[in-house]
Amino acid sequence: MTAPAQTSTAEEASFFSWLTTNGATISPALGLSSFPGMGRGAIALEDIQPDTLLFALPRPLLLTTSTSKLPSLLPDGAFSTLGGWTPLILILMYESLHPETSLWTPYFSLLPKTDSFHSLMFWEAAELEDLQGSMVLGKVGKEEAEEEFETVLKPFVEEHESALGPKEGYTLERFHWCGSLVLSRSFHVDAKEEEEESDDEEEEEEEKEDVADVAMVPMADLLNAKSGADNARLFYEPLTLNMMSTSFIPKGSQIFNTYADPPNSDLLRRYGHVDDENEADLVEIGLESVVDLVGEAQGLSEEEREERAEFLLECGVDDTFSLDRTLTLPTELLSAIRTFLLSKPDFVKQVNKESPPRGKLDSQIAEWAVKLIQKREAEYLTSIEDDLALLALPSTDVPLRKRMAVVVRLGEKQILKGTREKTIEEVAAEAKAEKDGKKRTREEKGDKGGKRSKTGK
Ligand SMILES: C[S@@+](CC[C@H](N)C(=O)[O-])C[C@H]1O[C@@H](n2cnc3c(N)ncnc32)[C@H](O)[C@@H]1O
Repeated sequence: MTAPAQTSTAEEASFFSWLTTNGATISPALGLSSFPGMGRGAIALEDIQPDTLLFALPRPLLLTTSTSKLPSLLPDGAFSTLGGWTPLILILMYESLHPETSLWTPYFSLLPKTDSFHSLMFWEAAELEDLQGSMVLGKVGKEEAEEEFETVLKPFVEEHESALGPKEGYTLERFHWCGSLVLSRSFHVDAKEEEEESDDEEEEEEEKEDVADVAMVPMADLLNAKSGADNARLFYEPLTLNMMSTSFIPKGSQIFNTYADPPNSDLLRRYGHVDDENEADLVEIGLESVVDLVGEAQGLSEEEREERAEFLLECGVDDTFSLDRTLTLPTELLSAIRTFLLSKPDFVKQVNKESPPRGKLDSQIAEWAVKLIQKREAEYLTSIEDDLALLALPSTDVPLRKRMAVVVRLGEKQILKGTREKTIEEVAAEAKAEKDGKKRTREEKGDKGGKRSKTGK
């Protein structure tokens, strides 16, 4: 491979030259380009066959808590007192504040600035109101991030100013910028694994993830993502990370690395964009809603409701249930509803079995599921029709963030409505089948029931 000439700006050219000087190889068939509404991305300059190496990055080019020299500049043990994502965020803050000495300066020069982020962390309260009803509003984490900044990062920087440089540079704005870069561009790079686990990890994995395994991967994080359009994938080799094409990519097409398929609410929260057609879309119902609606209607005291919810959580049931585009009620939700319908003695029996009741749909459970869905639907401020009308307007008439919020809440409401209607249909069909079955059984037995006895024939 030769040094490519497929860059269009001076910064991109110096970034590519930095990569190759540091041992990376880049296919001449790959270029960078600007894509409307997506920022920068990678483009095929020639037809690319499947299984082609697009670029290979030596591991020392990755920016991680072990490749940055910052931990070694701090007193022994100091860096390891930091927890969660903060160590990597601090590394990014430090490296970006030391452009003269940082190895990654050409990388930082290509990263988007705060004003181009649309992830939920950067939305104003009035903009967030457009997402009313979506449970994503409880996951933005802005207050927690700001508390971490005030109570952990600021004192740490003050204590170690001699190693970190002037504390004035470590602003809340830079903290949010670096935190959002990690959220939207980092990769899970576990040296022990061959397979890619990427920045689109499930929320719960995100919480559990060891920050030592998280890396900023220059070049790989320039690829955009699109549901259903994946044509490249990152492979982990002992010495390099290799981006390979996974299908034929015609000249002029964008190269996408779609790591997993988050629902639109999570795409918006982490990456600041949505997919108009997202097969992985979903809507959540919290266990809290089951507790409040079913528990209360069953006349359970607050302690009893708490006890049943605790029991479910201890059995490994999640505190939220996801409804997806299959429009099928999750069995865990059915099981949770049943738990709150159990009589007190039956609940005790269930506790002794140490497992929740079976999540089987019957007419009683369905009735409660429909009520729960209706309760969730009522939490949105607009109707499906309102949202469809907004999306039908020319895109110039609706601000981008509002439009994305509408796509999120519309997708969620459509799943709720579809699941509600499908549940009602299924239960009606089952009741009819049961009735017909009984009728057939009676007919098979030669019993024509009341009618015959009525006519006396
Ligand atoms: C891994 S980076 C990709 C490179 C990025 N476009 C850039 O200019 O540096 C992920 C970010 O790219 C943008 N992006 C990726 N895929 C997109 C899409 N399908 N639609 C809109 N924006 C997208 C979002 O801003 C997202 O946070």
